[in-house]
Amino acid sequence: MEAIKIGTRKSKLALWQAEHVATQLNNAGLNTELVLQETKGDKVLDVSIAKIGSKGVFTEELEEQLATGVVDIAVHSAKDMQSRLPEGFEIIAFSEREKINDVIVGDQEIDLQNPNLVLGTSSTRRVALFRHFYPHIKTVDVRGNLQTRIQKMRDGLCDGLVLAYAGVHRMGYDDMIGHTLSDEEFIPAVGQGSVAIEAHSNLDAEKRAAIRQALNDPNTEKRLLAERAYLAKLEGGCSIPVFALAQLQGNDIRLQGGIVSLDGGQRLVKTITTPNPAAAGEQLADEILAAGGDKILAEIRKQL
Ligand SMILES: NCc1[nH]cc(CCC(=O)O)c1CC(=O)O
Repeated sequence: MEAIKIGTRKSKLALWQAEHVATQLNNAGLNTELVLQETKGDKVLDVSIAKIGSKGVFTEELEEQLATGVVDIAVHSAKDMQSRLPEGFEIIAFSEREKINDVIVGDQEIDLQNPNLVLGTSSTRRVALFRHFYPHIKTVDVRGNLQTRIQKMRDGLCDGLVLAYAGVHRMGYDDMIGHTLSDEEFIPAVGQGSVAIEAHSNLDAEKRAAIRQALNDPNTEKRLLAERAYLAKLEGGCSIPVFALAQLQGNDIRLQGGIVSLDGGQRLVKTITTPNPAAAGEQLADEILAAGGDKILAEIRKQL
């Protein structure tokens, strides 16, 4: 088979993920070639993602290359992918998921009870959860890649950075993890810790099957389908503070998730257990909306 052309953003994290995918394909006997592409989300660094408009800021340019056949697959952090893809696009594989937690990275150990603690994050979910659970902690907006953020922290902007363990680990900064946030309080963003492989329906069927065989982790896929079904029904992009985490229990999926208001005042969480991923996500969404999530969502859309 001819080489699989892999489309990726140019950031260090994106390149790590694309190379990780290439290695897995190579191990399965497939040849690969990386094709680097800049996206709107990479260029606009001075505006928070919530304000650029979350729809596909990191995916649009890559999707154009998929549609025109310049690349066969595009590699993304699953978390960055919209819950509903544009017509003709689909996720054909999810890589085995990493530890899902949010962590705090810094030059010293982080004590969440410290009344003067200032943490850097640009995620509305993380800000709202800190307001809810640790209202004494101040958060400041920080953007850019991990290296840039660490520099801003060292320049005095904040005492620590709140980040996904997965990204910190992939970039080799495990030594700087000063605290791991509990996944009961900080239920992660949908898809956190997994890499998604996107393709266009025009991809050759034989190639598609070989790629899926080499890359897809069926357990991760079940979990992410459940989480993404929840997100799709709430129509949240990455800028809306909803969260969900699915775990497998035998044949069942245990999906826990909810929503938090931007000021942290209200946090709703429900748990659904059922064997069907899509049903789990839809049922969770229905219950969250019925419990007052609809009002929280409407309020958030007004404020963003
Ligand atoms: N929002 C950006 C983003 N998208 C994926 C990751 C980390 C890797 C992952 O969760 O798979 C990050 C950084 C972060 O949230 O700290």
